[in-house]
Amino acid sequence: MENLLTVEKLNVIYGKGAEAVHAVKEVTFHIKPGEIFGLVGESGCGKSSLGKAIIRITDPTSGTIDFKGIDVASLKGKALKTYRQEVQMVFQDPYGSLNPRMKVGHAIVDVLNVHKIGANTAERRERVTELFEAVGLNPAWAWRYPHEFSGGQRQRICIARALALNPDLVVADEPVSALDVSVQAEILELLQELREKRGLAFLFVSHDLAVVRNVCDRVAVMYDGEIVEMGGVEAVIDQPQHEYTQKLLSAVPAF
Ligand SMILES: Nc1ncnc2c1ncn2[C@@H]1O[C@H](COP(=O)(O)OP(=O)(O)OP(=O)(O)O)[C@@H](O)[C@H]1O
Repeated sequence: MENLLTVEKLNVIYGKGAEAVHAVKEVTFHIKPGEIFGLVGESGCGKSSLGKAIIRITDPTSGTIDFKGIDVASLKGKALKTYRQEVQMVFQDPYGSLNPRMKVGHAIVDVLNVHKIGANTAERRERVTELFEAVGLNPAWAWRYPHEFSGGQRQRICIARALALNPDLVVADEPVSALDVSVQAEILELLQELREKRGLAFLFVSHDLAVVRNVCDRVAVMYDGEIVEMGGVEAVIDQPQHEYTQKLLSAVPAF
């Protein structure tokens, strides 16, 4: 099967000269269609910078990002807009990701409006209903405000919004770390269900090895901007080869 995303020798450097921060160093990996690919490492190791470069919120300094044969680094204008439909992001904080003054369904209708999806308001509202059902929420709740939902429900809403444009890849940056453990499990199940039903692939960014072991197919371990180890989750987590992975694992009581 061809890769959905291929990242080669990617570098992200913020600033210049003595002040420069080399956040991502020569990173190479790929994601297959429908794969849940984990990216783990401590705070500050460059995980978010890599995720943001892939969705082009941050510009890579050098290296290549190939998405379905498209050279992502060089995209501009309309082509960049189209790419941003196919690759979406879900963030850690479902509270901060929703406008408190906007009914949640309207937030999704807005996305559909911007991308000119659906012929009219009725069709867009119908799409909101479908998306709510897809993430396990009662569609009647779509016309409520964010404060009326729990943390887990808000994260489901953010996932529904990310699905609105039918992406092939979702970059999920610590999507469950702000949630209670029991709610985390429900959201992880939802991500797996979306992968099975829609063939959606995820770059799943997390500092939590237990969560990664649970949900990912393969994982890359990042340390100081570099990928130091990569492979199937069982192999990497059960038999870590790199000293840093061993150190990360020894800090988790469950392993
Ligand atoms: N916009 C920026 N300008 C300058 N430096 C930045 C910027 N964003 C991140 N950095 C730096 O780049 C390095 C990597 O940060 P990044 O946020 O990618 O790591 P992370 O592993 O995602 O950490 P966290 O989990 O805390 O978000 C850090 O040293 C950080 O301070």
